[in-house]
Amino acid sequence: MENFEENEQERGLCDVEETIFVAVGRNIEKSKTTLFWAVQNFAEKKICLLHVHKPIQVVAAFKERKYAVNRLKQHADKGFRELERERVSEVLDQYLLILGQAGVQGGTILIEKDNVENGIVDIIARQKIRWLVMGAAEDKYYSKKLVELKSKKAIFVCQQAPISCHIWFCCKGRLIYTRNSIEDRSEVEIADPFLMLNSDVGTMQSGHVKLESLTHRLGSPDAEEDADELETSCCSVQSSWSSNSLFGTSKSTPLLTDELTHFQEEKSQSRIEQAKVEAKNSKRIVYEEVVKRWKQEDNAVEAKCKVKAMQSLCVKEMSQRKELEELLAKEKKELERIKNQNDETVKELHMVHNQNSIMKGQITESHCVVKELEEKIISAVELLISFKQKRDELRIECGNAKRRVKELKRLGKREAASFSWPELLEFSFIELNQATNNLDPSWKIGEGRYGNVYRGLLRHLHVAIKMLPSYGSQSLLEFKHEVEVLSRVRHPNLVILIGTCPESRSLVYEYLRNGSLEDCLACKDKKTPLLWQKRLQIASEVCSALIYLHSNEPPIIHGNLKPSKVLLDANLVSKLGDFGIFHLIPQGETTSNSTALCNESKNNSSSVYMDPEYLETGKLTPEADVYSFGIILLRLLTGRPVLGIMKDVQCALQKGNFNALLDCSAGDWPRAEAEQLAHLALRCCEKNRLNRPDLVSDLWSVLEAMKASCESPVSQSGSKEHRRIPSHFVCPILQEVMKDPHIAADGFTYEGEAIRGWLKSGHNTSPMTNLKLEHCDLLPNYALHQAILEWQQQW
Ligand SMILES: Nc1ncnc2c1ncn2[C@@H]1O[C@H](COP(=O)(O)OP(=O)(O)OP(=O)(O)O)[C@@H](O)[C@H]1O
Repeated sequence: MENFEENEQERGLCDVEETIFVAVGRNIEKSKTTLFWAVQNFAEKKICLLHVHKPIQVVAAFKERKYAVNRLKQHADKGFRELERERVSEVLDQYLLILGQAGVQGGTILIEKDNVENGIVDIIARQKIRWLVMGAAEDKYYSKKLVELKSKKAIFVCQQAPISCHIWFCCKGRLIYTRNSIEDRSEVEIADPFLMLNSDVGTMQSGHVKLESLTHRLGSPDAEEDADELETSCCSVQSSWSSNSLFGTSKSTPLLTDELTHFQEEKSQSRIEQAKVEAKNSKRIVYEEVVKRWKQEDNAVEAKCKVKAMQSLCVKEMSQRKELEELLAKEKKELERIKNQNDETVKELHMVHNQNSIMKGQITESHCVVKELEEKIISAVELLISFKQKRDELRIECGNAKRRVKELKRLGKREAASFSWPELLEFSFIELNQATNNLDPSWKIGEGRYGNVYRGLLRHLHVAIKMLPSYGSQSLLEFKHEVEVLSRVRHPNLVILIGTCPESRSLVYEYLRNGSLEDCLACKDKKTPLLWQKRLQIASEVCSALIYLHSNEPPIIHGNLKPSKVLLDANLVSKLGDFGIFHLIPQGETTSNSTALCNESKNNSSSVYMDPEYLETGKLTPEADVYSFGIILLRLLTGRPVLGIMKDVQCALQKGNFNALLDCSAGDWPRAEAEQLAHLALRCCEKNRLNRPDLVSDLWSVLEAMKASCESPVSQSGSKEHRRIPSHFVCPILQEVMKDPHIAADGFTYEGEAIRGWLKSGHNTSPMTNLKLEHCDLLPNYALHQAILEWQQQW
């Protein structure tokens, strides 16, 4: 705390004796009522405002702090303490203004002290203050009903202040308590402004008392009444004072004139006093007016404050309203946005719902499809299983067949070692000329690319002589060797090579009187159409011949398979001719046999039977024969010309009207088998050779099975062995399998013993045709004998 001396300020304070001190606080509203009381009661005196400034308090009050902070912001250059002092100074200025308005001369004493009550007590002592007015109650007790001191400061000052000081404690403009001064009583009474009014008169005591009691009531609702009473009291004091004077004057009148003068003086004095009293009354009325005005002003200020507060409230409300409106607008926008969003969501939901129902439908459909597919898969699996079983069976069968073939080969080799092959007959060109009536054109039965074919009678045998071109680089030895090799290729369904004429490079074959399959299918020379059973048999026989050829080491590939190469004997047993002919055909120096054939075939109708892959690459494979065999099958089934046959069958099968395509001249085809065969034939004709069926497992077995299932009930009733006996193995005379087959002049093969017996018994006609035999020579049919032997070994 700073030095009290240093902080003490005095403004307008001159004569302490004549001055009423009023202790005022910072609460103007509260201290103002105390000030009013002092002004009302001591208007003629000087009034000095006493304020003890406790700096910390300034900051403690919220409003003050706010004020101080604002001020600090405005005057950042000033210190806080300085600002506080300014504030206190402002407060005191306001009090001085009040005093000025009341016409009272005023001054101020401002001290700074931490303890207000101590400050007051100190200043009383230091300034020798005689008259002090101060508040009696703290803020919380501040009311009109207060009857005792309710302020620590007031109590402290009351107790501690120098006793020479007379103190009035007020609350709300009312005197609550008076602490009279004790010491130097007379002095006090002289100094007391109330007592001064009647200092010399005994009655003044009662008047003083009355005044004192009146002053207690100033500021109360009955103040006006009290004021009148006060005036009356004053008058009575004056009149008593006047009567005393007068009374005193009448007692001492040695000089009347002097007395009169004295009296007049006294009278004028009395008038002056009366005027003073009147002036005082007027002043009081003025004070009252001023007080009223103050009150009104206070009310006005209060109202103004209220209006301001209302205005600020209004502004605040307006801004709040504006904020609320803005908020509402925002909320509206937000609501709108949410609504839109909601609408979109509803739309999307609707879409999703629709999609969901569509999906559900699709799922149901999918379920149906899945179910169908499952059923199909199941049936496909079943089919696959059955196919696999069949395949396994066929594999087993194939394995067995291969084993049998191997066994047969082994046996064949063994037998071949023990069996002396009949020497291939060699004919001279003269013999051939004689046999063909000097190559009589009428004896020519065919004209192929590799030479003409003549029918001939050679050594009492009906033969077919193929005159190969004699040019080329092939030596005679090579030719003989190739022919030798070919002569050993024997199979019941292969045309037998009887002999050769190396001279003319001619091949002598057994003659097959029923011509070629091509002629039969074309019903050449009014040939009877082949029945479907016969056609199945031919297909099976050709297939068997091909299997045999391909099983040779190296495989013999026919390479020019077509119906004209399938010849039919007297029993309509089919035999494949021209096999292995490649090796005998003279070629160019550089071109391979197969390539030559391929090039030639490209330009004629034979190419239809040719494997396209072979035609393209010139590479001959066993599958090329399979392709050709497929076309032959199609021809057997339909009897149609070869051109476009594949496409026609495919279309018919796709449309499901294959029956219409079947060759009806072949009789009543078993439809299912025929269709199955057609599918098989088309598979043979697959462009990719790898997709073509196997001759043994896919074709021969199926054909055999078909043949078996289609055989007549009569034949079915026979024994297994009987059913399986190839017809051409059976001797037409004995009706049993031949053991020593011999070809007679009629071209039929008979059991040697049986035909010899027939001839010996004087017959010179054919047992089959009943025509006269041209001769009685017999030729052993080694090929058939070999085939019978092989067949017998199989069973
Ligand atoms: N051993 C035979 N017995 C009876 N006729 C035969 C015999 N060999 C061939 N022929 C007949 O001779 C015809 C001609 O046969 P060849 O093999 O020479 O010619 P292609 O088959 O018609 O045509 P290419 O050989 O030029 O392809 C055959 O269609 C057939 O009628």
